[in-house]
Amino acid sequence: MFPSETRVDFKMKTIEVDGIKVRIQIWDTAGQERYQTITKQYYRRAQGIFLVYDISSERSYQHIMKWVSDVDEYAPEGVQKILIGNKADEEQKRQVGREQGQQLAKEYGMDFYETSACTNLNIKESFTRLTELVLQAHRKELEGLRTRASNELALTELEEEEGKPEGPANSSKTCWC
Ligand SMILES: Nc1nc2c(ncn2[C@@H]2O[C@H](COP(=O)(O)OP(=O)(O)OP(=O)(O)O)[C@@H](O)[C@H]2O)c(=O)[nH]1
Repeated sequence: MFPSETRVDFKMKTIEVDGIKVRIQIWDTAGQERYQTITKQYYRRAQGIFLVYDISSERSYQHIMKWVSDVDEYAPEGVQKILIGNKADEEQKRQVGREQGQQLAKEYGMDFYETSACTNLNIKESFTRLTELVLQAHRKELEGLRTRASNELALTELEEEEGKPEGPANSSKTCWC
């Protein structure tokens, strides 16, 4: 539970990705400028981030660039990002074309979905995709660590081996028989 003035909502959800049950923590930070000092602190522990604009608001779309720069500044380096154009059910009020969303996502190297919280359009898909990306990144990081650890182990063994007195020749010197 958070006091209302923190302007951050928190939920837990379990979703299945590649046959694996993954429990995810969802933090919904306030968009307004005046809460930014607080909400930026939540970026630090994020593994995946949705950057969300409203397809019926050109202004919210223009704001995405600022969000991206904040994420680059405050979120961990390997954080996974997806661009979302929400309120896709509001077609008659649309101010941002789907191609504009696609173009922006391409520029930033992100996946892109148009969603609707009202009709559930692409909600599950986008959460599943972001979870997949986070898991992939996590696996890569683990593989990297494993490779580094085994390289270091091999190096230590080699150094120990090189430091040892020579086998048969040496043993003949110390042989008492
Ligand atoms: N038509 C439609 N309305 C939506 C959709 N998603 C949210 N809304 C409405 O948009 C308004 C704002 O929704 P919020 O979830 O408070 O948006 P927010 O970006 O979290 O707002 P802040 O926390 O103030 O930054 C509410 O009235 C919602 O009912 C959607 O997909 N379609």
